[in-house]
Amino acid sequence: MTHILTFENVTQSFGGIRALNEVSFDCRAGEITGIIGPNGAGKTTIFNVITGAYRPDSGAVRLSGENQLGRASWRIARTGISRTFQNIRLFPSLSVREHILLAQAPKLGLARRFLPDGKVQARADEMMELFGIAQYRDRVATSLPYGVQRKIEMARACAMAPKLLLLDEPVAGMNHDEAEDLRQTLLRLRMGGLSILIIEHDMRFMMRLCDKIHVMNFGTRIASGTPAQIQADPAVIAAYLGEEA
Ligand SMILES: Nc1ncnc2c1ncn2[C@@H]1O[C@H](COP(=O)(O)OP(=O)(O)OP(=O)(O)O)[C@@H](O)[C@H]1O
Repeated sequence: MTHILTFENVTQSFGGIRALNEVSFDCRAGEITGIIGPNGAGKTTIFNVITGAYRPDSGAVRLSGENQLGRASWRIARTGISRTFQNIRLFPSLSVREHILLAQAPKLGLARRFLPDGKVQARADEMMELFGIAQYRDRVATSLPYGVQRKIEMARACAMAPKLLLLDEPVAGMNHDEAEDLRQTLLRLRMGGLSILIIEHDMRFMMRLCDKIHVMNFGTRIASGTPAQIQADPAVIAAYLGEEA
């Protein structure tokens, strides 16, 4: 199976802190890959390196084999990576539908030539249906409940038709039913061929969603495997119990 993303020996320092210490892992195309680990382990830093927000000290980040390091964030986004953030980032006065239409704006130059406006609208409708937010389409996004706002962010990220979707703690603030709905939606996206890389603290959710999980602790990858392998790994158990492996 081909790798959509390869993260190779990446080191990222902030002054004296090594947020990532020669971290390597990969994501297979068409799979859901998870990243877990205690607070401060380096998970969000990985997303910031992938999206070009941080420039690491060393290493490489390949998307479909091509090194993205040193490229501007907007260029990396155009190669097919979109993300959501830990803290919700929505515009205060835009409706749900406007958020999702706006997400497609970078492609509209091309769209005018061979993607009719109807297609842009149709994609927005499709994403709102998929994430179960169509009934809120004309409401101001920031006026809606927290769980709905999270879904708007994900629908917006998917509207860009990415090759790889990065989700940073999407379940935070969701109740059990909302989380289960989201899990089903992500599995549907996977069936449609989308590759997903997800950071999440909710272990039950991750164990029932991911094909493969990488475990971080203190800036180092300490384990990788299927959910069953990870759950049985002594180094992972020790990291979560706060003991020495
Ligand atoms: N821009 C930055 N400047 C300084 N230090 C940073 C910066 N970004 C991250 N760090 C540090 O790098 C380390 C890893 O942070 P990171 O946010 O990647 O952890 P995390 O695993 O995502 O944690 P959490 O689960 O709490 O979100 C932490 O010590 C953090 O303080």
